[in-house]
Amino acid sequence: MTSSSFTIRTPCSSANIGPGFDVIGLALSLHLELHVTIDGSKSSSQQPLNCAITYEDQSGSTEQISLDPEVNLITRVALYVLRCHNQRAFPVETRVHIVNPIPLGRGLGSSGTAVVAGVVLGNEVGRLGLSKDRLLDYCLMIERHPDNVAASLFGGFVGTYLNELKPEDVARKEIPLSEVLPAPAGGVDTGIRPPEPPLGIGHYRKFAWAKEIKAIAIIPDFVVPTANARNVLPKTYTRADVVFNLQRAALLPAALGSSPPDPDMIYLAMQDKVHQPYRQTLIPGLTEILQSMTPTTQPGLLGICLSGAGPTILALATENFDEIAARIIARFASNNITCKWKLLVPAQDGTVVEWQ
Ligand SMILES: Nc1ncnc2c1ncn2[C@@H]1O[C@H](COP(=O)(O)OP(=O)(O)O)[C@@H](O)[C@H]1O
Ligand SMILES: N[C@@H](CCOP(=O)(O)O)C(=O)O
Repeated sequence: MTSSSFTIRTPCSSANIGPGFDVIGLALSLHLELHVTIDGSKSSSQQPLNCAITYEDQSGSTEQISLDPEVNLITRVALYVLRCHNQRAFPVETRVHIVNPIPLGRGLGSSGTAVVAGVVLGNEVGRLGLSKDRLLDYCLMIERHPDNVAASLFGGFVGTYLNELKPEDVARKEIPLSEVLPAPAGGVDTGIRPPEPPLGIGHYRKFAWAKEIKAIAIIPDFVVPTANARNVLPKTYTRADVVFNLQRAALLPAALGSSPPDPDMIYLAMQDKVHQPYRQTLIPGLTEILQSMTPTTQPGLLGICLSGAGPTILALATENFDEIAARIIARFASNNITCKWKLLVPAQDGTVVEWQ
């Protein structure tokens, strides 16, 4: 067999955009890249599961990412997809070089992006030929909310939903993650075939995005694991708070898709009472930051929200980007928190695979 190489590029995401908790996502122009080579001249490999991983951090994160293919999130997800198709390991002499500029645990969808890249990796190395719609099902077996994985897979500004499943499929989808992604077995392959996703778990719809609108991501230098940020949310909400969010979520696609943008409409459409108020316990100064910045006080600003589960703040704006970022950074500084910031634009293409 001849050698082959390809690249997978997956954009990061900002989920929720205010009221669209677990529903709305936006793919942004910061891409995780996997550079993959398969050396077809070899018939056996010294590597565990035939896969050698190298990792290049470009995000400034200090967390150590495992290079063990059974532990690393990307390759573990790829193995899940392969094992659903009776392939127990990577092709002999697979090398995966990961280049990651997405800060970990900051609300820019690093884990969703890794899951999407992993599912696509499994599809490519296994030559499975699965459609993108089917790949979304695989992503949803691991990342259980569709907003950020759909954005990273399909690109752009998306609304997402999960289908109501048949009772037998609900049972399959609720299989504990540990069974979908078994913990490392110390190199011992149990031979068990993992549960395949039901067909059509989740769906998405792309919305228009007004070309004038850019995204400022203010990224604090601390981590909020998404699991922790979900644990602080209540189990039930008042009818008034649910209606408040529904009213704004219904406006949001029209507000962000209309050119020229209407700052007052966008600001209103990005308000939320379902997740941000509760997450302020994990993010010092959050409520004050969100309330202190309006299109009236800050020319160029359109709207502001928590990005994903935080702690990153997403400010949408048409101009004065440095000034808007500086004001938010100053607010964080008064709580002794330092930040980086980036000016991003929607990544419309989603995940792209290029074979060389
Ligand atoms: N490129 C990557 N490679 C391997 N693991 C990753 C990668 N990106 C993220 N992860 C894993 O996902 C975790 C962060 O997930 P999460 O708490 O959901 O934050 P985020 O908001 O960034 O998605 C990291 O601590 C790491 O374990
Ligand atoms: N809807 C989810 C989105 C989590 O996004 P992440 O980028 O923080 O992983 C939530 O708000 O919990």
